[in-house]
Amino acid sequence: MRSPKDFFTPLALGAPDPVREIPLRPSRMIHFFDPSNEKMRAKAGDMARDVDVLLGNLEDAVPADHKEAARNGLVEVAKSTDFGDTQLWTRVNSLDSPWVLDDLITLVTEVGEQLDVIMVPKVEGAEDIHYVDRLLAQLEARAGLRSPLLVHAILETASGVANVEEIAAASPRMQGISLGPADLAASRRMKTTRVGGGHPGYLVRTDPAGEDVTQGRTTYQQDLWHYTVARMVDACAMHGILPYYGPFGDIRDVVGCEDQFRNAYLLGCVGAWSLHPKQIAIAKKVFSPEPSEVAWARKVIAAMGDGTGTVMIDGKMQDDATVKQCRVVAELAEQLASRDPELGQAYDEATKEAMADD
Ligand SMILES: CC(C)(COP(=O)(O)OP(=O)(O)OC[C@H]1O[C@@H](n2cnc3c(N)ncnc32)[C@H](O)[C@@H]1OP(=O)(O)O)[C@@H](O)C(=O)NCCC(=O)NCCSC(=O)C[C@](C)(O)C(=O)O
Ligand SMILES: [Mg+2]
Repeated sequence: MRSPKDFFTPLALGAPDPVREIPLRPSRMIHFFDPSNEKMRAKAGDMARDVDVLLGNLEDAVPADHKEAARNGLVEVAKSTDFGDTQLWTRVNSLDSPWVLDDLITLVTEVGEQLDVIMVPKVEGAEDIHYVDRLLAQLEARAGLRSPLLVHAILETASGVANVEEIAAASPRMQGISLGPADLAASRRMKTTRVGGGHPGYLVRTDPAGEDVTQGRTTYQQDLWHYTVARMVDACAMHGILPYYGPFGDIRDVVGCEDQFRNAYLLGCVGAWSLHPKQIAIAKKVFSPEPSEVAWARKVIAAMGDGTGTVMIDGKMQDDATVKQCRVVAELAEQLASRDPELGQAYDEATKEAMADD
């Protein structure tokens, strides 16, 4: 383990200085596309205007005989597309695959300046991040990059979940962590056969009302991912990095997707993955606070003055802790408003109305 004292020294001579804080850039949806697909490459510029993060996927879902085309396609997209303030990320192949070394060498060397974050799949523990950390520093030094690439881990092995705190703390490059429910289910030998979301068999049932245990008992479906998401959120918050839900594979079920994303939003996640254009609007809606919530948060902050003591607003007690929660919502709203002026206007109008009601 490196001493915290030299955590901010580059891991290779000539590599850029590590960041001291993870930038809080909007990333409500990480939109996946396959850069080996020519049609997808052609619409990269349009997709970039619609999303906070566009991600060129090189790993699972890209067939083995398209791996090289996907890598080269991403280089082409990165060089030829104007991304504005949309982030460009990639998901490289897993560290035990025959492709990852060329993925990293090619991408950092060819388009290191255009890339913001490298997503690393199937991370088992801090050792995987340490490996990528040093390799990136060497490649950055050789390519003469001015700012360091950030790293995002996917939580998709039982070992990764058991080690999630040390993964979050493994490098100043760590930007965030996403839930990878499909591989994680397989790794844990869960008996599901889907990508994220609930399962009708995972439920609790009310007690029997009488002798007949088969009658009159309501069941409630439970969230299979609650434990993992909550643990991931705590690990990320503890280390100043950002948690994300990950993918929801039932593209048709836009309602279930919205529910699952919202659970993650309420628990502390900042975004989710979109696998299909349909899911972009869902993530945008869910991970942007409602104008009424923003108005309420601003009202509480204004009423709380220096943030200490108590006040009553609409019959509800506000104190030092509620104002902190309101600041989380208000700060997120400011951040999103600077990227999305229409949303900013909706927040300001709702605030004006809420203040005028007093
Ligand atoms: C699901 C699929 C096959 C349905 O693709 P489709 O063509 O059958 O869908 P469609 O509804 O017919 O498509 C309508 C239009 O949308 C386009 N389209 C469709 N998708 C996209 C997209 N992503 N971005 C941009 N455009 C897209 C598509 O090309 C078409 O355009 P057109 O009308 O002009 O012909 C397709 O959406 C897709 O390939 N999505 C990405 C899948 C992917 O990246 N999977 C890997 C991430 S999840 C994962 O890895 C798990 C994890 C974390 O590792 C773990 O839990 O373990
Ligand atoms: Mg996976």
